[in-house]
Amino acid sequence: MNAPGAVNAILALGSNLGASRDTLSRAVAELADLPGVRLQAVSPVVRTRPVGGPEQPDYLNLVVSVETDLDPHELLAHCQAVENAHHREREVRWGPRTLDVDIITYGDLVLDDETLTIPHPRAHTRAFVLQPWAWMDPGATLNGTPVSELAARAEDLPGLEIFEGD
Ligand SMILES: Nc1ncnc2c1ncn2[C@@H]1O[C@H](COP(=O)(O)OP(=O)(O)OP(=O)(O)O)[C@@H](O)[C@H]1O
Ligand SMILES: Nc1nc2c(c(=O)[nH]1)N=C(CO)CN2
Repeated sequence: MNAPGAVNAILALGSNLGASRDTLSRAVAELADLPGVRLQAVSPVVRTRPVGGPEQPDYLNLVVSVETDLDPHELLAHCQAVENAHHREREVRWGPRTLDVDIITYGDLVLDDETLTIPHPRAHTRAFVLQPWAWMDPGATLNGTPVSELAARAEDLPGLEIFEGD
């Protein structure tokens, strides 16, 4: 049960530059510390092949479930502040990054404006989001379809593996 007025959101984190495993751990802790955000669950960490963009290193990805009192734009601003604290630079579309934090869902909200599209418009095709999410919450659905089904269909599923450490 959510607190009154609170919403459950799914956030996806990725990193393929620097000390990615450590970056992800610290970013999860920073998200959990945000005012108006309560961490509910964290998925396994997966190592994934880069999807799109230039040739670049493999990613580590995970998803978290949070309960939040923030509105979606406040949540985005806080996620971007966490990215920036990890020296995120925006140079190349889908290029390598120290940290990416995307909002995948925000309750049942459907939103599309200049800065925010929810559900995330590419999440339903991305095993690097869907598979850790399905492992974290086997009953999860996205746009009415089980996340586990979407993950099984995603083109980037081959090559995804649970990250146990280097
Ligand atoms: N659901 C969302 N989560 C995060 N950012 C979003 C979302 N919808 C729209 N955006 C916008 O997308 C912009 C670019 O985000 P970002 O640089 O993280 O994209 P990307 O991670 O390279 O690509 P992708 O959007 O395919 O994951 C952000 O500045 C933000 O305003
Ligand atoms: N494997 C993987 N590929 C990506 C990722 C990511 O987090 N993992 N993020 C992207 C832009 O959000 C583009 N491509």
